[in-house]
Amino acid sequence: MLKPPSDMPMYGNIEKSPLDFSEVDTRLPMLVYMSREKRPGYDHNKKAGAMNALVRASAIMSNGPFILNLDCDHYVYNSKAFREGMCFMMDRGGDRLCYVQFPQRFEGIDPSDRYANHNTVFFDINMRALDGLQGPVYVGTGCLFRRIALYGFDPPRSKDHSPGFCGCCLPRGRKASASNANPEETMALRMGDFDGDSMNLATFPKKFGNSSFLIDSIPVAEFQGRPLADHPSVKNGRPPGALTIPREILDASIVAEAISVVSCWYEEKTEWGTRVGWIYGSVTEDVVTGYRMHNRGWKSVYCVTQRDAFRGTAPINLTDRLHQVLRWATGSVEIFFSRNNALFASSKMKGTTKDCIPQCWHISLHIHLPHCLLLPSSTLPFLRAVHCANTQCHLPDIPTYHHRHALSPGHAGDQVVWNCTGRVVAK
Ligand SMILES: O=c1ccn([C@@H]2O[C@H](COP(=O)(O)OP(=O)(O)O[C@H]3O[C@H](CO)[C@@H](O)[C@H](O)[C@H]3O)[C@@H](O)[C@H]2O)c(=O)[nH]1
Ligand SMILES: [Mn+2]
Repeated sequence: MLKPPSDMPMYGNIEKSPLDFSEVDTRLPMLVYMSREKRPGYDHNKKAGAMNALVRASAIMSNGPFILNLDCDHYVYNSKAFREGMCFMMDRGGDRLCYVQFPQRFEGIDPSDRYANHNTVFFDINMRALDGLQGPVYVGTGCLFRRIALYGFDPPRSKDHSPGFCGCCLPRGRKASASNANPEETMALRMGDFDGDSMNLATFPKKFGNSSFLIDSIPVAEFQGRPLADHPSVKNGRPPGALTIPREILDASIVAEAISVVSCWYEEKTEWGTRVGWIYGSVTEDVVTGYRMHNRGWKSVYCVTQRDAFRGTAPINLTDRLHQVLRWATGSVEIFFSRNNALFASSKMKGTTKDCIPQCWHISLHIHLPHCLLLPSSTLPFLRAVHCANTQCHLPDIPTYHHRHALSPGHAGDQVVWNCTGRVVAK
């Protein structure tokens, strides 16, 4: 852990540097490298488990109301993209946004994109279309989250917002049963509504675990993530100047608490991975995690910046690419046959989204299944042609194009989380 910066600005010293930094605040953001505890007998839940440990540790150490999630094989290509994402979050009504998803863009792919690594149909058609409905799906990286949405709360004013479909299209009985279908699931913690009885703090240790630091940080993150109350139309706003109060400096007891929330037993008998944080048990945990938020009524935004916000690497040899798409196709099938199928969505999910998400899965299966069929027979030229036709890429003129083995499936690596308050937490 780098030494945490003080709250006061620290201006550069002219004598020590040839450049004049006398009016520049030279503090570095706090950087923490975190490695969660893993033990035999405790499922670490792969990426979803890593993300949940990061969310808890960062709640204790900096509690940024917004969190940027980047995979280890991606990097920031446009620092101004953060501001664009935050504009959506801070806009009027932005407090009902759970995340801002940026497109995934890749480097090092051959010009003909023979393995369809750019996923053009998905990132430039499907995701843009979903943006016009309830918002894009979460695709695992390049995503700016509202911390409170990750905690499984309903969006603010959820009672004021009626479902997106016309009530008369549903038989009365069905509508009533949709909203009461699973009281445990739909009766989320209505932090933003502040209607007193719905925020039952007594249930928090069962949901979030026994860390009182963590539980106390939850209302703070909710408050700090609200839009500025600078206009009468801003409901539930944060008064100007509310964020300028000095922060507590990290001491040994806070660091000890952060270590305890990343221990392998912390999640036992809590709702981490089931209703709180990244959801466990799916090979495409990202899609399920985003879907659960949409199902509570949160909206998301697709933010396509002129200069790519982030860039990453993709598997550029056929075997690795096939393993990747096999995983995605497995995830799609798995979701289809689970309670996370949008056909069973709650009444808070927009009707049009309910209709479209299964369509997207259909498209995804259409694209990915041919890849999967190819897996055992990737050398057959005929199947390769089918594969390329399905993924809309050109067949290369020279089949022996040199493949670089940049990545292998499930390559080791870590998640990086930026807590968007100037402090950085990483694993
Ligand atoms: O046991 C694991 C496996 C993976 N990861 C992380 O997961 C991320 C994605 O893994 P990668 O091997 O790069 O998979 P991709 O197929 O490239 O990932 C895409 O698909 C995944 C869902 O299948 C999403 O989670 C990713 O964000 C998305 O970029 C990486 O940053 C890894 O650090 C872990 O932390 N632990
Ligand atoms: Mn990757």
